[in-house]
Amino acid sequence: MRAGSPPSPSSPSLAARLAQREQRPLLRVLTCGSVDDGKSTLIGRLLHDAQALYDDQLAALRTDSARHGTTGPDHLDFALLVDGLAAEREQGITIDVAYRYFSTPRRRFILADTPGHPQYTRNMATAASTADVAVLLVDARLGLLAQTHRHAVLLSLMGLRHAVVAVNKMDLVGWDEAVFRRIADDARAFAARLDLPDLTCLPLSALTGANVTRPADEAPWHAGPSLLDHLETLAPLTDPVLGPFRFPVQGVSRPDAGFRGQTGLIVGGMVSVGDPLAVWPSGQTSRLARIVTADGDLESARAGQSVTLVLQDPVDVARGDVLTLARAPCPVSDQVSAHVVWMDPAPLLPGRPYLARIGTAETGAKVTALKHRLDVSTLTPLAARTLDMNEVGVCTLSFDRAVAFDPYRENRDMGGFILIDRLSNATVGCGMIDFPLRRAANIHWQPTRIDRTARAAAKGQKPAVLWFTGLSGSGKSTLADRVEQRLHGLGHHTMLLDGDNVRHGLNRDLGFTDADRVENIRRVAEVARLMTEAGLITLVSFISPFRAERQMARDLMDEGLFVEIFVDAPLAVCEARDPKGLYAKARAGLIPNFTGLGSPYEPPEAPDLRVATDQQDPDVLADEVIALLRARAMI
Ligand SMILES: Nc1ncnc2c1ncn2[C@@H]1O[C@H](COP(=O)(O)OS(=O)(=O)O)[C@@H](OP(=O)(O)O)[C@H]1O
Ligand SMILES: Nc1ncnc2c1ncn2[C@@H]1O[C@H](COP(=O)(O)OP(=O)(O)O)[C@@H](O)[C@H]1O
Repeated sequence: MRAGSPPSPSSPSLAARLAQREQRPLLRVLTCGSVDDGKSTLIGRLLHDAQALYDDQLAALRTDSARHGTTGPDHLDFALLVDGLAAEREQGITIDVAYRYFSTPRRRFILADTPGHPQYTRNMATAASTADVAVLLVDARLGLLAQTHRHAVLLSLMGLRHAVVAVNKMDLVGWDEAVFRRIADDARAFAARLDLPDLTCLPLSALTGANVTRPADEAPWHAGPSLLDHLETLAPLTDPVLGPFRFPVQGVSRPDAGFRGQTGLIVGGMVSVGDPLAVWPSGQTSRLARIVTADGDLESARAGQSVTLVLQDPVDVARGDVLTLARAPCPVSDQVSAHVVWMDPAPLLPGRPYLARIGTAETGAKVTALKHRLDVSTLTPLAARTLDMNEVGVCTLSFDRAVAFDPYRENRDMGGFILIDRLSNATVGCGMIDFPLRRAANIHWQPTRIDRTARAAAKGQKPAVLWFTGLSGSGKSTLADRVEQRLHGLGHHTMLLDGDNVRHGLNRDLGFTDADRVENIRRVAEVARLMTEAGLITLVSFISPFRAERQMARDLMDEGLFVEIFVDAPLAVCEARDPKGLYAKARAGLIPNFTGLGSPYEPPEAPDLRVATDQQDPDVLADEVIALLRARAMI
């Protein structure tokens, strides 16, 4: 874009100019820093000086600067241009990642503007995963802040190789060289502990434009380039085309019976027709027959191109698979060591099932061991049982099936992942795979001659899990006990697992934090599954307060085996019953995380059966459970 009205798109000179511009190398720049460091002003300044603004945008900016500006009558308030959203103006913070495009005669740029407010770390991590270089703004008057450290750590974790520390507002410290040197030394000392191979420190004033796009006469002591000069000449340290060929399959294209191709984006290396290829995780091999694009077939293709690949043989390929050259495979595993950046207000709980999206693959995933979290200012590993929002941890991640990937350091597209909450579908974390763990590969499921069906048949019954959930005092144990008595009376083989009892043995190491409750339910669900293998009708009576873990328990059992019974009574009724005096203790502050008071209970949304124990006698309710089992032909 240039100043002035855009020429008509049909003009040949525009087409020629656009084509020429497309040839220029592209640099993705991420800007980050603390609130008020001057990011928006810097971006506005770059866009303005690179003449990437339309006349009407400039005119609006002049009017806005006069009306709302904070920069005095002599300067345009570029922050107004960039923080274009009304809500942002009111809050004074930027709330999402905004991408802006401009070009100079030497290069094309995509600028990602990320918010500096601490709770928006997630946006920064997202933008950092695709950026080539980050510009970290520092206010010359304040120096490096905790937030600057956090951002630098995130940048290095996200695999950024180039960073610029832009010491802004130098005009407000009289362009004092000593101030700049001190901040630059601090930044270098901190970066030395990170994996940030290329760090450049530049003094500038986004407001006046000094050393942004023109040299700063105010700083004769600065011999280095201006920020734009530096960005225009930066030679990226990594080039995805040089890595091994990687093609995460997005979909299978089958327009007619005669054609079958795999569509996707090449995220590493090059490939040519005739190359021997392998499909992962299956390991099947074939040769590349054709590279199809909208503009016709190609002989070879490289990273960055979206293509359809046709294989010579009819091998099984599905979305989420990865194609590589047969001689340069990628790791395949169902367990990895990874860094996780947590982004959700609810903490990461080890053992809780999430969905992981790695490239184009999607699978269930759990953090099976949280090794430590990082103090992002000092990089010290700290003991941790959960991760809170914005915290970064190192963990073992276990997938429901083997997936193909690369360590993030080797290929960001192949080794980056996001974690999604299964119930809300929200992205709750993102992460970087560090390396595969192979332990699980050596453990195989041992088939046995006598299986669940045979064991159950010997008992003349079908196995089942009756899962009773509800508040403490709601009547779970009473009801489960009555149901078991009836089943026993009918000649069935049963087992009753009660929270209080299991916590005396198998789960005696667990307390009542969210993380411990998740582990408590994970273990009892596994035990219940083993009981069904034994052919038993298993009754589980645990508060099991979280939907996610009840869903996990259901998913663990075969279809039709799991019956969720919501033992419902209002909190006030449970509290009035208080058979163990625990509510009284909790009210007195002696049990801080008691369910229903200091700790949440998430009622089932669609239980198989809901029983209201404040309205019906336990015997009537037990008969209802038996009737349901009969109606489903489970007994
Ligand atoms: N903080 C806190 N919150 C809830 N419950 C507490 C707590 N501390 C002790 N107890 C007693 O432990 C019993 C619940 O254990 P569960 O294993 O069923 O709990 S959970 O499913 O892990 O939430 C529960 O038994 P029930 O009353 O039978 O539900 C209580 O007696
Ligand atoms: N359906 C019901 N109607 C009336 N009282 C009940 C009913 N079910 C249970 N109770 C009473 O509520 C109290 C708590 O029951 P309990 O089974 O121990 O609950 P939980 O196992 O959920 O903590 C006991 O005193 C029990 O007699």
